[in-house]
Amino acid sequence: MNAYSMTGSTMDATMTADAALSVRNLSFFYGQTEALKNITLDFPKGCVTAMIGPSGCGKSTLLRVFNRMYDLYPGQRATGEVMFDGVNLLESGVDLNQLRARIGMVFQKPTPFPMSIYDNIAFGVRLHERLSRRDMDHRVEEVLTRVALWSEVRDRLRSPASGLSGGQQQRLCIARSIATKPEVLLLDEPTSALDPISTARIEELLDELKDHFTIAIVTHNMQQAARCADQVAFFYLGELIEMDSADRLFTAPRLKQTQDYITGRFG
Ligand SMILES: Nc1ncnc2c1ncn2[C@@H]1O[C@H](COP(=O)(O)OP(=O)(O)OP(=O)(O)O)[C@@H](O)[C@H]1O
Repeated sequence: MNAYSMTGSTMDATMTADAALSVRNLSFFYGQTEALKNITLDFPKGCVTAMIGPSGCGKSTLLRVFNRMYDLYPGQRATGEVMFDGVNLLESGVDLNQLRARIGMVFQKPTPFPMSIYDNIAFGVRLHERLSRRDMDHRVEEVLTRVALWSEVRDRLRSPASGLSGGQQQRLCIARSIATKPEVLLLDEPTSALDPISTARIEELLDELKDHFTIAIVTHNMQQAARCADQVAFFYLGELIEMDSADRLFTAPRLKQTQDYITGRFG
């Protein structure tokens, strides 16, 4: 299905057939500052791709490009191509509401809406689908079950989400993102504000979610990238330095810069 209203885009001949997102020659500018420099990489369907690199290298910027978050800020612009379902999502005709339903985002700090647990899930769904009360109840139960939160909250669905622990709030935010049935899930350091037990639960969750979604995760935690990711992209100063399977990148990186970063010699 192509849910976009689009003008004049074509499929890139070099795009990998099974890529959910295919980035070609992407550059990104905050005013005069070039935060991403000519990035080309694919995010294969059903895989977890981790973005690693020192602070300020452009990891979060890349995620923000994928759901056109930068559109809200004058002076920020992207050039190049990000192909998604046959469409360059950087083009001006893209329906941003549709795009953000199809490419969900979870932030570093849990950001539940100031409403009940139930409504945190239902809110986004109502923007895109007309569901009966019964179907909405099912959707809420389905996604809360999928993030392993249902048994903890089933008796307090009408209570404010702010009453949940940080780890529960983050699982709720993931549930909220997947409730609109996106194809791609973007996670920006989703466990950096969480304790080790909540972190482990989210990592287990990623493993289960990747059967259903394509996942792009930014993390500063090398162990997390090694544990969760199928492929890892190392960025430095806005450039994609090296990308490989998680196994190879962490055990036999090709470049010295990557080696230095993963062994903690800089960054
Ligand atoms: N709103 C902004 N205005 C101007 N420059 C910005 C803005 N946001 C980010 N930058 C710059 O863009 C570059 C990339 O930032 P980005 O946040 O993408 O890096 P990052 O790798 O995600 O860093 P971190 O790991 O610290 O979150 C940095 O040089 C940063 O200072």
